[in-house]
Amino acid sequence: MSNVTVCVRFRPLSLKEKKVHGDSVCITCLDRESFIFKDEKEEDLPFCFDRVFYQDSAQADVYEFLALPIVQDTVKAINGTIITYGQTGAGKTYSMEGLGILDCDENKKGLLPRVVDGLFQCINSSPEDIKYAVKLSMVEIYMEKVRDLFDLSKDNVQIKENKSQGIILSGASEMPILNTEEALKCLSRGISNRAVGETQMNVSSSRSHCVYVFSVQRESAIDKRVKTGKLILVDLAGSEKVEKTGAEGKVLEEAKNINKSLSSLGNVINALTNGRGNHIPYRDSKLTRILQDALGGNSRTALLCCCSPSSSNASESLSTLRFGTRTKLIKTPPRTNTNDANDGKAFLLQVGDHQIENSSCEMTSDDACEDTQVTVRQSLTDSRDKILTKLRENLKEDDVRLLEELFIVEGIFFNPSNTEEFESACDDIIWQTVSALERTVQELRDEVEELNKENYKLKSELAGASTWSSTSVAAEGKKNHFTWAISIVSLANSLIWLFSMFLFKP
Ligand SMILES: Nc1ncnc2c1ncn2[C@@H]1O[C@H](COP(=O)(O)OP(=O)(O)OP(=O)(O)O)[C@@H](O)[C@H]1O
Repeated sequence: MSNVTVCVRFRPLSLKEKKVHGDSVCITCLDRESFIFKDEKEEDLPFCFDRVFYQDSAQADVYEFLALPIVQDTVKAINGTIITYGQTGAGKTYSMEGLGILDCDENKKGLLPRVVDGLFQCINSSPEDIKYAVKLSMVEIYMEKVRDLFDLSKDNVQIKENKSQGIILSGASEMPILNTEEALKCLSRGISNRAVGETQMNVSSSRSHCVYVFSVQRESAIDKRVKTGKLILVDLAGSEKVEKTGAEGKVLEEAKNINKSLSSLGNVINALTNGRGNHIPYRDSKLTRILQDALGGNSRTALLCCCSPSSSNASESLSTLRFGTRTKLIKTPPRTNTNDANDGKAFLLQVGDHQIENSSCEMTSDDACEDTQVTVRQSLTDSRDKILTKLRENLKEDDVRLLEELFIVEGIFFNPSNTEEFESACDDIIWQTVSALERTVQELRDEVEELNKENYKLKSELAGASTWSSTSVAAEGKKNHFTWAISIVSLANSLIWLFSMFLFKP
């Protein structure tokens, strides 16, 4: 099953569409998941998604189906991402913001104010021994630069990767928010700053991608464990074709930039779904880098493909629907985040447990990363050389060279002269491996925790039991299960330690 929920929303026909093309629409509804789309050549194409919201759909329905489950998970420290995609004027901002953030008619409220409400409702209904802290960041990606919408002087925010938190907007303002009202005021401020920036730069909002990041930190009063769930909402720039808009000069440059980042998004989705397990080009654009966690795992993601129902926009709508269909094929399970406070080095040490400290490993995390990159680079080069040698036995040198170029284009080989690409590939491999190991350990830890609780319960039952002998047989069984699980965790920790020693040996 895909971990990306893909929905389509058709807005009502606009006055302009009605005036020029009458009531002609390109969709025939079949049910709430499927419809027939008539393309420009009048061909009927069937489409099926997780949910289709037709012209008369309510904002509340979109929120409840698409966003609410993600909001509930964010509070449990599972990352979530909600993206609106579509051509300019297709209804992305209407779906995301509604008709305004403050003082909006209840029925017209978009995803953002509902998400804020949902977050605080979940938090307020959580057990009292869990304390929460919510923060909000807002940035805009315009012409491959990330601008802080709470501090316009920060106009080139860097995107970094932290081993425990994943992708982060380094140095971007984080506004602490205590309740729904504060959150809405902050959102409204960020949105009006977007307008100020637009006037300063003579830009229209549909030319930039807007990213909202809610970070929800929860701390248990019992075991003091801290977990953080990150909820990212992205209102993408319009995806229309450059030729159709007749853009020139600066507008053309902007359109090319938008197309570049949206096509990078398409490339990432293609790489994730082509089943070859090759290098995923997250670093090709700021947008794909920010969405790396959302698309490559560690997030529950929902995509809302916004379309015009008008036959006059059939070509743009079809390309939006195809994008949605492709995205549906992504399969990467999300996971719960833990030990938020650890930085990269702490994480590496923790993976290997105390054994790494005992082995007097004094590398900094940067040294470790560099060493790991060298090891991975060497192993990639070795396999590449082996394949090329094998090909040379049977083919002419020219054919081998052509194949090598093809392999580089297809992402099967990495171009050794392109250091950035090579390093990015190494980073991806390391990150994926470490994430997989971390996931396994976490699952085992959870299992041990469960068994611990059961064991404790059984012990109490035993203490109070009058028929001691029959209960003790059951308890003995559980105890064996518990001991067995502890052994597996130790084994997994040892394997991770061995793996770390292999990768990070000085
Ligand atoms: N589901 C809907 N119901 C009623 N009106 C809608 C709906 N969707 C969009 N609209 C209206 O259509 C117009 C265009 O919508 P919107 O601004 O959301 O498009 P957009 O995709 O965000 O465009 P851009 O890429 O330029 O930001 C707006 O006037 C909006 O109010």
